Amino acid sequence: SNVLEIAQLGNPVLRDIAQPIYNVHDPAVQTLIDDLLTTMLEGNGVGIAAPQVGQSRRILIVASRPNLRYPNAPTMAPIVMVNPHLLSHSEETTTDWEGCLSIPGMRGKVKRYRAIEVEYMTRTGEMERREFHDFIARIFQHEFDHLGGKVFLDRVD
Ligand SMILES: O=C(O)C[C@@H](Cc1ccccc1)[C@H](O)SCc1ccccc1
Ligand SMILES: [Zn+2]
Repeated sequence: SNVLEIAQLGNPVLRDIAQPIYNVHDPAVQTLIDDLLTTMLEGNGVGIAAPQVGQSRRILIVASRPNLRYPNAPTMAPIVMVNPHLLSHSEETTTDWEGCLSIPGMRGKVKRYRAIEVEYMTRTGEMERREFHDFIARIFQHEFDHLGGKVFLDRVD
């Protein structure tokens, strides 16, 4: 799989509403998922969304691991989410720093829901419904924003 070029802020693709995937088994979709994983890992990200590689489609990856800013972050196997939905969220929010592969060199404090419930299709076509909290919930909300043409700077107070 390939390391793809990451669209930088100013690229209109980052402002589009991403389109749903209608056939997750399409070889082009499977290749895109492999390339997203490779590109995220090469960029030392904890997540990535398809619009960031110029593909305005509803695919995101969440891949928390401990890092300088979040030393207590859980280490998890990357979760590939196709056509994700946010089903519910806590009232409670937390505010913390975020960065973005599309906005290198910038960090900002963003308020996110503390806990969320999401539903998505896996890369093998099964539907999953899961709850996340804290840093993993933050990463999902950051990536889910990318599918709606938003970046974290839009949410810095
Ligand atoms: O650009 C992206 O979408 C990936 C971001 C994801 C992120 C979400 C929430 C909070 C921080 C980052 C990249 O991982 S930016 C690189 C990074 C990695 C760990 C912590 C902070 C920034
Ligand atoms: Zn981002």
